[in-house]
Amino acid sequence: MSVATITLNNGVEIPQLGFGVFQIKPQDTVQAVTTALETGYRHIDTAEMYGNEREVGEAIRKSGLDPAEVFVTSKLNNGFQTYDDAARALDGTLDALGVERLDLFLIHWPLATVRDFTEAWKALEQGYRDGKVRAIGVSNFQVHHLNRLLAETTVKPVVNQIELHPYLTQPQLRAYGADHDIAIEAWSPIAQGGVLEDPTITAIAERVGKSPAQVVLRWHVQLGNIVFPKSVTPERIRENFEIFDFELTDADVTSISALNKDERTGPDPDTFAYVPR
Ligand SMILES: NC(=O)C1=CN([C@@H]2O[C@H](COP(=O)(O)OP(=O)(O)OC[C@H]3O[C@@H](n4cnc5c(N)ncnc54)[C@H](OP(=O)(O)O)[C@@H]3O)[C@@H](O)[C@H]2O)C=CC1
Ligand SMILES: O=C1CO[C@H](CO)[C@@H](O)[C@@H]1O
Repeated sequence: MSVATITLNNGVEIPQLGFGVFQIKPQDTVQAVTTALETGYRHIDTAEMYGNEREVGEAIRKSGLDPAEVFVTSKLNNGFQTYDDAARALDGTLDALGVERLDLFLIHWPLATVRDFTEAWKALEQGYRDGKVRAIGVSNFQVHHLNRLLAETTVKPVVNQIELHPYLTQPQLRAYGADHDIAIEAWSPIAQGGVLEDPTITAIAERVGKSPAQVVLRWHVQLGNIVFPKSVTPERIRENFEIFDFELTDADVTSISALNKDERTGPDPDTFAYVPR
């Protein structure tokens, strides 16, 4: 099955479907990532915060694949928002993954009430200019954070990675992304399982002969979102990959989008201020 790619605003290509490793214990990560790579995933989403960058790198090396074939994203943890700390954190991520160059590095949270994300961004810009990272982006940024970043810094983020699923469809941030050529990555794309029993979704799944998770992931793909569902269950890892052999109708897409209730499963970016030190 061939996974579509999205061309980011600096010309770098990213597979639209990847594999997320949040909440996969370090000791389980090599196995899960190995299963994902064997299934055909070529995009892994990790973060310093997840504590498993080292094992992601190990799984890629063990796979026998050319590492250049696997797109890897990591993220700047919340304690490292000064310029110097952010520069060191990027080096730390490269070291943990065992690579000289990372595909995509994101500011994990804006933390605008406690830190200045423009300082961290300038360190990411320098890492980009130095060739340590092929693309830089942000995560959990609201429109006002993006406006400030675009006004006060030089390199435009290639993505904004935000919580997005049928109960939180984020129309404003998606429109902003479309207007500014900032691709949207959807985290918790199946709301950690919370949307899979929705009757609208189960009815479509039954009609098209796919699982509710496949229908929701396909909805993301048809909207143009980049997704990386997490699973430690081999059958689900494979199931989540089988989404490029069917299509939803426009009416299906519209009815899933209409399920929006602005309901978050994770923290609110405007109030989240957790810094671990
Ligand atoms: N930037 C940010 O702030 C954030 C980024 N992320 C990123 O997004 C990724 C995905 O989000 P995540 O929060 O993990 O949640 P997901 O929406 O991907 O859901 C994962 C949960 O759903 C279950 N699951 C997976 N596939 C299926 C399926 N086919 N049928 C039924 N259940 C299924 C998994 O169970 P099991 O593993 O037991 O199979 C797990 O409990 C993360 O791994 C991370 O990379 C996530 C949160 C925040
Ligand atoms: O990436 C992440 C995983 O989920 C956590 C809780 O929702 C977030 O805090 C974090 O940003």
